[in-house]
Amino acid sequence: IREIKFVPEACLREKCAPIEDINDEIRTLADDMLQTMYDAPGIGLAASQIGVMKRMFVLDVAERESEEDDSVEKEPMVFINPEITWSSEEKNTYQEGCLSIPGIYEDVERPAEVRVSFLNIEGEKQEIEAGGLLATCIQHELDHLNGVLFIDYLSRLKRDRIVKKMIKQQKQA
Ligand SMILES: O=C(O)C[C@@H](Cc1ccccc1)[C@H](O)SCc1ccccc1
Ligand SMILES: [Zn+2]
Repeated sequence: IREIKFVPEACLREKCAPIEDINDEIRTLADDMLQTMYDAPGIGLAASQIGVMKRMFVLDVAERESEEDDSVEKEPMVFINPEITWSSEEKNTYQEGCLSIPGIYEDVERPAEVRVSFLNIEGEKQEIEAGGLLATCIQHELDHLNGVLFIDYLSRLKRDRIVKKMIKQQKQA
């Protein structure tokens, strides 16, 4: 399990670098990220959230009854060097949260459907079309790889209040 970085840590605002070679280090990183995500718990996690500035995120939006019995399939997905190649005009609004901005939940509007191309952990080129929560999560995680956070879609007043609150929380920690 890796340590999740919180706002206002600088790494959350940096752009991540493409992954050149999918080696054992990357495979271990993907496993660590999935473990960290499930432990949080969350449905997505980007490498920059644990301070690793590489273009990779993991997600698992599968609905599971309970954490105990893993009978209901976990559907972990690893996205390496992801790119959105198309997004719908139609929008979706979802109350988003972020593991790096604990306790804050705000409505964010995003394209309802996206087509994303990426490499999977085996290094194979993939292209999938997503809607619903999967589309929201992919866009939320890809933003992380570009140093963009969901609070950037809120008013400046709201964003500044949230950042001030996070700084206060960090001081108390
Ligand atoms: O910080 C992250 O990237 C994990 C995010 C991913 C996410 C946020 C909003 C909408 C979709 C995905 C979440 O904190 S994971 C926690 C969570 C769980 C279920 C629904 C929404 C958020
Ligand atoms: Zn996030």
